[in-house]
Amino acid sequence: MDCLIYYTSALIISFSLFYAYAKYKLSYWSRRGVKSPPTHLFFGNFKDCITLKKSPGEKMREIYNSADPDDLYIGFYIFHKPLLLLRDHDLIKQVMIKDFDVFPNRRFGSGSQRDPIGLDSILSMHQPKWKYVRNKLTPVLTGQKLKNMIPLMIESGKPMLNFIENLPTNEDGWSVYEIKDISVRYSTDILASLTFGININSFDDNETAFCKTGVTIFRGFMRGIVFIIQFFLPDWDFLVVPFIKGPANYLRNIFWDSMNTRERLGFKRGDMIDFMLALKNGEQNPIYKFEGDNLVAQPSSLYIAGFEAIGTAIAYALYDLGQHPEHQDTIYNEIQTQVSGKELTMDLINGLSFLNSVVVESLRLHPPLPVTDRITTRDYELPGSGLIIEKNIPVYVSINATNQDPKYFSNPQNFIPLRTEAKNKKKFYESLAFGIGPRSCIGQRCALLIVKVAIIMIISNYTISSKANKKHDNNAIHVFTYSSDGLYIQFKKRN
Ligand code: HEM
Repeated sequence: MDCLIYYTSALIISFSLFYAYAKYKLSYWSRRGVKSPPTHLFFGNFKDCITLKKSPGEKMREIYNSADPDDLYIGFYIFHKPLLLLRDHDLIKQVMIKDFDVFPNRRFGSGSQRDPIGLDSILSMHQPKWKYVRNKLTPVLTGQKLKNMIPLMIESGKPMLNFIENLPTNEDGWSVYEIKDISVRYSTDILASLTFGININSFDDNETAFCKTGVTIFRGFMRGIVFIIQFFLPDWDFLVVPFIKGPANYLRNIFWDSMNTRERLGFKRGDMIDFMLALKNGEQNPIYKFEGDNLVAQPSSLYIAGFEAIGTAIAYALYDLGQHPEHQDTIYNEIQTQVSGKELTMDLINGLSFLNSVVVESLRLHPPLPVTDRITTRDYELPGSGLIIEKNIPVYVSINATNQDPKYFSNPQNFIPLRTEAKNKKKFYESLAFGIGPRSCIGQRCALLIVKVAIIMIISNYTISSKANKKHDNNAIHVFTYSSDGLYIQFKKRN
């Protein structure tokens, strides 16, 4: 009996202490006069993500939309950790551009060095290491290097067209396929060549080891959990190391094969392997040495950051065009008058202004990476609000919610390539899908080219139309934007 009383009392005291602790922790924002949505005592605002009912991108959108229209920010919690979501263009610019020195780091991976390939890459590095590495890597994705990649994009587009050509057709000449499956194979081939210097054809054999490794990085239950931890619970990233090891070993082997062959035979291919070889053999700075796994981490991170995002962007842009035959016709005519019969160059591609508007508008509606974040390096007063963001409090931007906010866009859910929003606003939202400021996407220009080349190649050869869903994927463990119904497209060869 005594024992029962003892245990019951202990339980009641423990629960009361936990309750008081949780309540106090979850009042962090209200104590500072910041609104936050109703919270769960244990999960905070992330219960639906932890229980895999909603993707983090959707949850963030929901939190954004739960605020009053003119709120500049809203607080929220992951478990008991307080985080701030910005809801205002000027504040986003302030944090990500003007006060970048206070917010140079991303929360993703938390700058961890537990697994250099998976976690200690440019994506997660902190200052000052990040700036050094970013400056070293930027030239590989800009200028002449980018121009030289166009033939590679076209070469990788040929098996894609061939694949579509060989799909079974109905009596009216239409074939149907899930477009993201196609676009990810295309982006995998290009990025494998660019980052690891290997030629693969994911269309010939869907099970090529490289394609499969890419897929295992992003798809499946465990992978979803790994990404959610890396993005939203980085302090727990020790849990994910065992799951990163397989793909990391594979990428490590591919990388060193390429590097050793290149070094032995002494040829150049104009890709990242040439670049990493030069960095390896060049003068080393103690801030970050290009040696061992540090070398492998960089092409791996560009590949990981790039192929799923590009595949998603192409798939949605084609899906949007499939729903809007009038815009498809305009693009087709633009391509016919400005590009047809000519060798594709960067200038020609950049001259296709309607194509650009279509890609920008599609990225506004379906940004492949729906959120990004920064953490403060010191206490910081958010201008105009008096709110102090304490050191290490993460600040998030919901890219999808911001770019569909009716405060900024008329008919925000509609696909309107020629939007008439004010010029300065336009510039902001045009790039938000890639993040903004010094830490925005390093691959933006390269990605836009790859996406445009794919659209040019497909629309020049096929009339497309979007098709209602065939499958339903209830799996909400995607960090990247995804369609639970798949993105099915019908293709018909143009005469
Ligand atoms: C349509 C395709 C793509 C989209 C929408 C996209 C989007 C993004 C976004 C939103 C960020 C975070 C930016 C921020 O925090 O401000 C980012 C970062 C990054 N992206 Fe991309 N990305 C794309 C393609 C690529 C490609 C092709 C590469 C590489 C070849 C790449 C490499 C990176 C890297 C390395 C970072 C981290 C940059 C840093 O921390 O300095 N991305 N991307």
